[in-house]
Amino acid sequence: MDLEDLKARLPREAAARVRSLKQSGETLTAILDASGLDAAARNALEREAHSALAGAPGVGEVRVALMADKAEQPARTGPVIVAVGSGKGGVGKSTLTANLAVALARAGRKVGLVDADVYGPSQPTLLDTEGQRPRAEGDKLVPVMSRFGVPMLSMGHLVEPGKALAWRGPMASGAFGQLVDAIWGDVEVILLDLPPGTGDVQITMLQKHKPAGAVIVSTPQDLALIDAQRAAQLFEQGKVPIIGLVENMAGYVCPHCGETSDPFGRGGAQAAAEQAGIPFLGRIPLSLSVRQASDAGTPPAAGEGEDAAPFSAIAARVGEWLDRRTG
Ligand SMILES: Nc1ncnc2c1ncn2[C@@H]1O[C@H](COP(=O)(O)OP(=O)(O)OP(=O)(O)O)[C@@H](O)[C@H]1O
Repeated sequence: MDLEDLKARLPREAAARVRSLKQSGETLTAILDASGLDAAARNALEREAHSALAGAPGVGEVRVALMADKAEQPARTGPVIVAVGSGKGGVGKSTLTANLAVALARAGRKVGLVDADVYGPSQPTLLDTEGQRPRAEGDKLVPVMSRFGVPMLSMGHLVEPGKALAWRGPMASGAFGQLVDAIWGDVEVILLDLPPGTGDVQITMLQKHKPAGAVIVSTPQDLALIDAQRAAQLFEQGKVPIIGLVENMAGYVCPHCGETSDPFGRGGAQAAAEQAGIPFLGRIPLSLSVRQASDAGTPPAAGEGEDAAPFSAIAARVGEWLDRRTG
């Protein structure tokens, strides 16, 4: 087997961290860059790499060595950040973030949410915390508690509703820092609703508060898929591992006859994800009740209806990813 084939056996995240792969006789030595990982994630990386390479044809012994950038900051303590991004607006990124947070909380995770969409914050509406104000303790904010068990912070909690924020980049990123560096208590994972798009604001946010992973949302339309690929590139450039892609607004289920139609095509996001080697996390149907419940501040993921199921399935996939990460 040549070295490229061996590398291809590695999980995507481990493959992206390969700095050297050498075979001498039957001994294969892999050096992986473990920068930014805490002890548990390093162990998991080493284990995964070892088991993926062991048993490959022609390989007797596998040695995995981890290296890290010496100048690196100590690994972040505090909550792990999972970013939710999209290449363009209106694909349902905020809806997914809110419902994913609720579904993760229902599954017993200690999850918080930061609405980084400082220009058009919608999370206070989605999670029914409009009008609430976070307290400050010292120079830090204390998140607002939503009635769905998800503590959260949004620019929408700090400014008058409906007032567009005409802030320039540096002010927006300063405000964003306040939302992330808040008093999160026992929260283990923060979902970060990024502003739509792949511009400077997103890049600054990713650099300042490096997420442990990212979820990309797309609709099945061709154009949205091209944008989703752009979002994937943004995360890859920032060395943020991609947890996977979610297809939103898939097949419309007619509320009258129950028949499913596919106004935007079907399966496009899944095919695009597979082509790009990105895990596919699931699809959320286009449904009037999803929109109505979201607008009313009652996230479908909090209910018992069929609208809740796709969100809890996707939350389970994200939960598995988080568990794998911490070993
Ligand atoms: N699966 C769905 N079925 C029906 N409507 C949906 C679905 N997902 C989202 N929507 C609706 O689409 C609109 C856009 O959703 P949302 O605000 O979540 O998108 P976004 O990508 O965060 O957009 P923005 O660019 O405003 O941040 C909202 O009215 C929302 O209720």
